[in-house]
Amino acid sequence: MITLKDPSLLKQQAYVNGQWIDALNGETNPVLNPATGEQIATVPDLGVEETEAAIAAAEVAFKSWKKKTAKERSVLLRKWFELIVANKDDLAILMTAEQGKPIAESAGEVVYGASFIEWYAEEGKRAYGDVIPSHAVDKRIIVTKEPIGVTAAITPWNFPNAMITRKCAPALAVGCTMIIKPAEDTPLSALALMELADRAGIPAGVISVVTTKRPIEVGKTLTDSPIVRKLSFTGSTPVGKQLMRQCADTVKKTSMELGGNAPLIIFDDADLDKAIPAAIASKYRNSGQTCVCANRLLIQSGIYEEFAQRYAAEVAKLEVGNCSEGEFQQGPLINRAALDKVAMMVDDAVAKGARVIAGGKPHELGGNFFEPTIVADITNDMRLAREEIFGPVAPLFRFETEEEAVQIANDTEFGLAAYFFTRDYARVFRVSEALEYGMVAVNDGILSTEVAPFGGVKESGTGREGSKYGMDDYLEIKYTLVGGL
Ligand SMILES: NC(=O)c1ccc[n+]([C@@H]2O[C@H](COP(=O)([O-])OP(=O)(O)OC[C@H]3O[C@@H](n4cnc5c(N)ncnc54)[C@H](O)[C@@H]3O)[C@@H](O)[C@H]2O)c1
Ligand SMILES: O=C[C@H](O)CS(=O)(=O)O
Repeated sequence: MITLKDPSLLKQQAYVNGQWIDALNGETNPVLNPATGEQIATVPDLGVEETEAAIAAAEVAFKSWKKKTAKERSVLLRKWFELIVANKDDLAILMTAEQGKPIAESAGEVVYGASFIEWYAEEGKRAYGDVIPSHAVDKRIIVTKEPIGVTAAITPWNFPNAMITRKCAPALAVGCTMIIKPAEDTPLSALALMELADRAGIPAGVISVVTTKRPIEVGKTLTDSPIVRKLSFTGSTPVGKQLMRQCADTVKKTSMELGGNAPLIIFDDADLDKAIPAAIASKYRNSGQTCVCANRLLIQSGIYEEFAQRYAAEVAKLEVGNCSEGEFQQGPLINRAALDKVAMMVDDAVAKGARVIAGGKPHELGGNFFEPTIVADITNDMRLAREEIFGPVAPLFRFETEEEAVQIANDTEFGLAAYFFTRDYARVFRVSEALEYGMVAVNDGILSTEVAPFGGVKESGTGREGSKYGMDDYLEIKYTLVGGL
């Protein structure tokens, strides 16, 4: 049972063309609390017909939405931002109930998600073009930036609020419209955002949320439609690749925020009093279920044992529990399959000679809970070295030299986030420039902010979200030549 100050924020219908609707087939999809397995809500199982209706509504709405001035759109986005912040507590309760993360993290995500709407409400007024010095005396060259048009977003369960606002805020700010398909596990946060968008006065059809337990079918409807001119996806790399293939037939623009395998490197000269709490935050945020979590901890040999001992002492303080019922630092994994995968990765490492120094198995609470874990003496043949863990497991690698650390760090198909700790400022520039990642944090464990470009290289994706760069993903460049002057 979810208790909200404003119970009307718990929506159990999809939001299409400004209307709350059920599925045409009357089917629904249960929404479960991952901490208890109990059903907390149901949402409609929309399919092709409803998705096509959402696309058609977005196409109609685009014609008038793009004609509003950036300032007029800004006023509505600002109102939406203010309503989200005003309802932060209820949105956090909803998020923890459907995703499991600690309430404080849910509240933090609501504020982080709202910050993209706040940022792009202003940035949308700065979609500047150019006037280029002409090549001919009787001609003028004007470059303008125009909204791409109808866009689609497919988003993951681990940040069910911010991964949506990080996409729809720049899209709406520049005049695009958007159809969102949230993750089946966590639709309630998306629907609550739509209720507040409606209250803010964002017109019907500008933004819709299609809930479904048929993501492939709905996804294909979005990727196959020639009306949809852009797809923004956040999720796993294999699904991202499939969606890029599907978008090729209509030459859609795509933004891909995909998987990660973040190295967190601690050199001998690092300040461990700062590096250890940062490494805890980076690894165990959302119970390790973030794309930018430290996925491999690379510790220089001179401090390896001291770090392992001090890190284990801090990990032992992490309390695990149902975050809807108490203040814990670690919640459940999203489902049983996720828990089984993490357990198998730890078992694989131990079978190949790794050493568990904290946790190492499913938590005594049962269900989807896993013990906060540290595994030492990791080698490159282990799954913990090669795969995105997406769980509360810290694999410790030992290295001798800076060159070896960079080589290990770059030895992956991923390139999203990387972290390193040193007090040598020549090394700061050497290592940051050598790391093949879209984002590098030095002497810090958290790098996500709306003012900076979030995104990866290699198989972690394309495009950026946040900052002025994130707006370019929703704009087309038009060149106009005025002749006969
Ligand atoms: N780079 C980032 O910013 C970022 C942020 C969050 C999560 N992620 C990544 O997402 C993954 C975890 O999230 P997840 O398990 O939800 O990922 P996922 O790829 O399984 O699912 C993501 C979304 O895609 C949908 N989906 C799945 N298969 C589809 C298909 N064939 N066609 C259309 N839609 C489909 C799902 O319903 C969900 O809405 C991790 O790899 C994580 O690194 C990346
Ligand atoms: O999981 C991926 C998210 O992008 C994490 S963050 O909230 O942006 O740090």
